[in-house]
Amino acid sequence: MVDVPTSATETDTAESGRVELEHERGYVGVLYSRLDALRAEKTEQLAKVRRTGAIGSLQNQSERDAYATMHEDRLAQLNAVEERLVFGRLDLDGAAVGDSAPQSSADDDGVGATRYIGRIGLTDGEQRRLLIDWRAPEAGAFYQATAFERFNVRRRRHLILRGRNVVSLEDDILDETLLDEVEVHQGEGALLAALTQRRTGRMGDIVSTIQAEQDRIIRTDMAGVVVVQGGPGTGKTAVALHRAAYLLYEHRERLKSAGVLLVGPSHAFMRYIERVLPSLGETGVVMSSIGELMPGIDAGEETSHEAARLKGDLRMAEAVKRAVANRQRLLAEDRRVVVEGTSLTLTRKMVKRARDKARSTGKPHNEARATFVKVLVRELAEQLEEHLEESSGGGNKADRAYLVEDVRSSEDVRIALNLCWLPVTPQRLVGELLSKPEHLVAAAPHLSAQETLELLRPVGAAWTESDVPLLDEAAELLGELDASAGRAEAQAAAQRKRDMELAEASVQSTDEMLAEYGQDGLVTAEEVLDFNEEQGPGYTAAERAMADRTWAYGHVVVDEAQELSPMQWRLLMRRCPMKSFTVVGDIAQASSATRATSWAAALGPFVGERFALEELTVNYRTPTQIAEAAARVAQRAGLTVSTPKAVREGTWPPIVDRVREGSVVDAVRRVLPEEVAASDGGLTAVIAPRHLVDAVRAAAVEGFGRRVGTGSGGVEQDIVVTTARESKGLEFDVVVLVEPEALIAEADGGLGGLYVAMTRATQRLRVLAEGAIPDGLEG
Ligand SMILES: Nc1ncnc2c1ncn2[C@@H]1O[C@H](COP(=O)(O)OP(=O)(O)OP(=O)(O)O)[C@@H](O)[C@H]1O
Repeated sequence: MVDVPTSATETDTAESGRVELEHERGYVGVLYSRLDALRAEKTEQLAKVRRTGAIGSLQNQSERDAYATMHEDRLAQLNAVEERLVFGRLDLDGAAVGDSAPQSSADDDGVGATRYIGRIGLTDGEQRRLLIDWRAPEAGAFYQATAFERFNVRRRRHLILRGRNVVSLEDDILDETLLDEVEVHQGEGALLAALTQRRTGRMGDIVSTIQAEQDRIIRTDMAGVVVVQGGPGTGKTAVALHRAAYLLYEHRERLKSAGVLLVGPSHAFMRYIERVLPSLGETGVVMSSIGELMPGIDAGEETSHEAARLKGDLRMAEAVKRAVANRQRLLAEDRRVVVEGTSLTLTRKMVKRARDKARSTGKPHNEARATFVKVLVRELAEQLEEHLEESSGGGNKADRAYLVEDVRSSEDVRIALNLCWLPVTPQRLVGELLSKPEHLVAAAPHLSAQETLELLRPVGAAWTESDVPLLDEAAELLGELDASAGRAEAQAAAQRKRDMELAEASVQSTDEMLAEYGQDGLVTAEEVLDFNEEQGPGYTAAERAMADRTWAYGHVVVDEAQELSPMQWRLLMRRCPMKSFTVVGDIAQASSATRATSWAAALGPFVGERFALEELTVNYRTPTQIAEAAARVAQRAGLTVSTPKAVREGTWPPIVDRVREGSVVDAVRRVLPEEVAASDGGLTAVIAPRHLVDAVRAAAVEGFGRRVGTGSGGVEQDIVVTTARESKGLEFDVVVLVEPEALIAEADGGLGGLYVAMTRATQRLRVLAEGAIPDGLEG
């Protein structure tokens, strides 16, 4: 259907509308043809490279795979931008705006140019720019230009596509003299159209409707820490994701090797956002929930508020340090060890000397152990030598190397040295710290007896999110378990040098061969090597970064950052020594035990005052009626939240049902069909306190069976039963909120959880309460 104006008052513009629409369809057709041609080209190149393996011209299979990966990546990017490839057009000063002939934006000074803005940049065979990447500087005006500050823009046009077809146009005339020259084409507004779409359970990109205040933040310089504070639904997550894509475009070379890490609050949230960056043509970002930041550990929620608070305290870093130092023990008394039938004495003094020497290397525990062992083995070998010389009357000179070997292989010596300085894994150290009272008391004297009890847990208990920074701290202080790791590193460096020489030699022959096949672009030896290395173990750079705890990222994006504990911040700071961060969150939504009370308090210990604070002020998600109710509840409870500016008014005020005590689950059963119907094919969430979630889910399943989802897989379903915590960052057309009083209670009286739950709704909010109704909810 062609969405051109057809009402009586707009009839005059209808014809011109059709002409314009046809013109844009023509141009968009050209762009898709170019996209198809590029895809075909890449597919062909990929096939050729794969075939070369069989021909055998390439040096080895990994090289062939490296080229294949390059082409696959580009092909994946070209495939990812199919939907809404182009979405905007700018007519700049001097442009023949009324002209309906397709134009490209060939002239770089922008004067008289028409620019088409889209997901990627495209050029034609003569390198003329057909489409400008939304992240390019020339595209900035599309998002920033206003009638007051035009940036040479006369007209901004949104092209609304369905599939490959342009179905309507939206014009913003910024140069009012243009009003005399052209017809203005307007529908309900591109932004409003985007906002009123049914939710799908997956976040989409907002690339065609980024607002000026969002765009400014997205394009902020990469250096340093940028904090984006904003109320619910102000687009913080959207901005964070688009900023990651922008930085990857702007600093491609630097970030290609170092990578970008994106951290979110939960599995469910990561699944919710996981498609946004690929849709922007970016696949290399490492995405991790806060519980997955330690490779090999998938930590769950910390349900004890007190334990979370204590483990999040920076003093725990000191406790872990002490726990490691406590693993470097002195002897209670001198100890006899037998080597090859000779009795030697390991004295307390010797152990102390060796420990001092090992500690002075500054190496982590497991690596410094080598020094500890070496010093003592040498001293024991000297003792052994003296004994042997004495017993032989000084006649025989023993070979020192043999003696050292004798000492090293003695069972007695091994036991004695291990007693003093045992290699240990982070899991073991932290596990014992949290399950053995004597370990905890010795390492954390700052804890009261009551606090010590709060922290203690059974041996082998599952890891929680607040354990992760402790494990990371321990890993940092313990180092590699394998004492030969240093040697391995040196060997790897030497190997890389050899590989590099090989790659250089092979690039030449490869180039020649590729030229034969008409391949584009030069490839450096380094590129080949990088790709080979990626290919080696069959992992991408992102996967390698994810598996490597010590990986130093080029940039880190942290979402829902208000929840992080100081220990979690400490871990994240370690992941990016350059301290290049985008931190987004809302202090008022904080609900964890370790929540921040201000950004200065959260970041101060790590960057002092060196962070830039930006604010987002418009709520794009929640309609006014619901947003105001949520803000009222928060304000009456003493939280500082600004009155939201919501983009949409909304159809329904929040509905509050008081129900008989003990009947709230029945109430869910009763109202759910009505609410699902109201969602009109969209998403419905039932957000319940933790202790009621199972019962509520069972009630929902009775009525809706397999349509009901839960946990991180829940976002696939159209009815989701979840906790306030799991709903963080998500959104649904309809929200049924169960027992608000209990949501407050489970957050230790904090209002953040309730505030989060109320602001997840894009259309309708229904509250079911058998207990007290929070002040402000009903007006
Ligand atoms: N410029 C925009 N154009 C279209 N949609 C937008 C825009 N900005 C935000 N949105 C939409 O508004 C909704 C809320 O955005 P987002 O989840 O990023 O907000 P948030 O500030 O992170 O929210 P919260 O803190 O409550 O989780 C999303 O559906 C997002 O796609």
